[in-house]
Amino acid sequence: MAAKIYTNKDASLTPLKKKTLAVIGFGSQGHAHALNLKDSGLKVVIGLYPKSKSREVAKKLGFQVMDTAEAVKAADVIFVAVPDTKIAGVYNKDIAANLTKGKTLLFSHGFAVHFKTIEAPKDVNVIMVAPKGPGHTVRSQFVDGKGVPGLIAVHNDADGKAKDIALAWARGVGCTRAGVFETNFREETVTDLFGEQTVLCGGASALVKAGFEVLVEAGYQPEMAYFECLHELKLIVDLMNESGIAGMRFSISETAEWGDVSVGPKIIDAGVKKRMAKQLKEIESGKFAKEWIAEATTGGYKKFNAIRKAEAAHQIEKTGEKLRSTMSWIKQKKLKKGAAQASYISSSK
Ligand SMILES: NC(=O)C1=CN([C@@H]2O[C@H](COP(=O)(O)OP(=O)(O)OC[C@H]3O[C@@H](n4cnc5c(N)ncnc54)[C@H](OP(=O)(O)O)[C@@H]3O)[C@@H](O)[C@H]2O)C=CC1
Ligand SMILES: CC(=O)[C@](C)(O)C(=O)O
Repeated sequence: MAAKIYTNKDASLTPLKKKTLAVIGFGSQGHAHALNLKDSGLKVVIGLYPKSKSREVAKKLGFQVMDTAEAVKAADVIFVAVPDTKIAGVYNKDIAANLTKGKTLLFSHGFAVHFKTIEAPKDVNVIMVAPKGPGHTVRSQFVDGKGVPGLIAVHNDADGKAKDIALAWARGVGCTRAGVFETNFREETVTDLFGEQTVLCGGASALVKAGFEVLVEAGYQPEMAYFECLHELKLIVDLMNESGIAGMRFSISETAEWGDVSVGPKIIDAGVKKRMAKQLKEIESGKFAKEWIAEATTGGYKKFNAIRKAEAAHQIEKTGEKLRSTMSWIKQKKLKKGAAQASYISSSK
């Protein structure tokens, strides 16, 4: 049976109207939810650790900022918008002791609950509102009067109101303007990790870089390779987003369509699908989560930061930066080194 799509007509803000909503963390998702909820007329406070760079950014945007534990104490609904591998530490230090009966704990990804890095008490609601898009897009779509589609899930319904609170939050951040599906923490966690690793971020960036390298190594100009392999990918994916693969094929040339259907399956062949299925098993078994938590805790991000450094030095980045700053097509959003995530959106206004 097709899943029900919840929209604004199914979601009232009433469950949140007289509540205090704490957003712990003010990064990609945190700043977007906080600003959207505030613009929806709801009372939002921000919880951050004392030395956070985001305190000033949040204050400048009109929020009351508290230490994390104080924000949890003051709130009825607590959104844990900190990095997944840090959730357990923040929960044990600042949240658990203040998570009294009747409160609601909210996540926008199921990682910590599904892989049991935290276990919330049975007398609090545990829910998820997961926009299916990056935080900065959750904000920009909301400002444009639109919304990013999202997912809701209820892990624990202590007071019988968990789903109404989730739908109210989904409305407050704009997701029900687009549409919201109900899922569960396992399904959201596994499919989100799979998608971001093998198709979206991981798969797409590997494919783009490979195409760019093949053209540049064959002697073609890097600018040509950038236009062909990265810039135009957005335009093609936009068509798929708007009208499916068939719609994209309707719009491209016959020559491109023949290349698509006759060559594409040789590039992304059965071997790719086999490796995707293997990765899905590693996510489901918890192997990926275990390795990622180790890298982010005992590993001290050493391997991760070395890869980040090499990736930032890739020729495609310099080529792209140059083209984006000269082309009027893509609004150049400067990523300020070391700035808080949320300042990225405020600086790009
Ligand atoms: N990025 C995205 O678009 C998406 C993220 N999610 C989920 O949203 C959640 C948050 O991720 P994301 O927004 O990317 O995170 P970011 O890394 O963008 O931001 C993390 C925020 O948490 C703050 N923080 C770190 N430690 C603490 C602490 N001890 N107490 C309070 N705040 C702290 C950081 O502070 P500081 O600013 O000082 O660094 C920062 O503001 C995760 O569960 C993620 O999986 C879900 C969907 C999409
Ligand atoms: C934007 C999103 O939902 C991702 C890619 O899964 C994430 O940033 O975690």
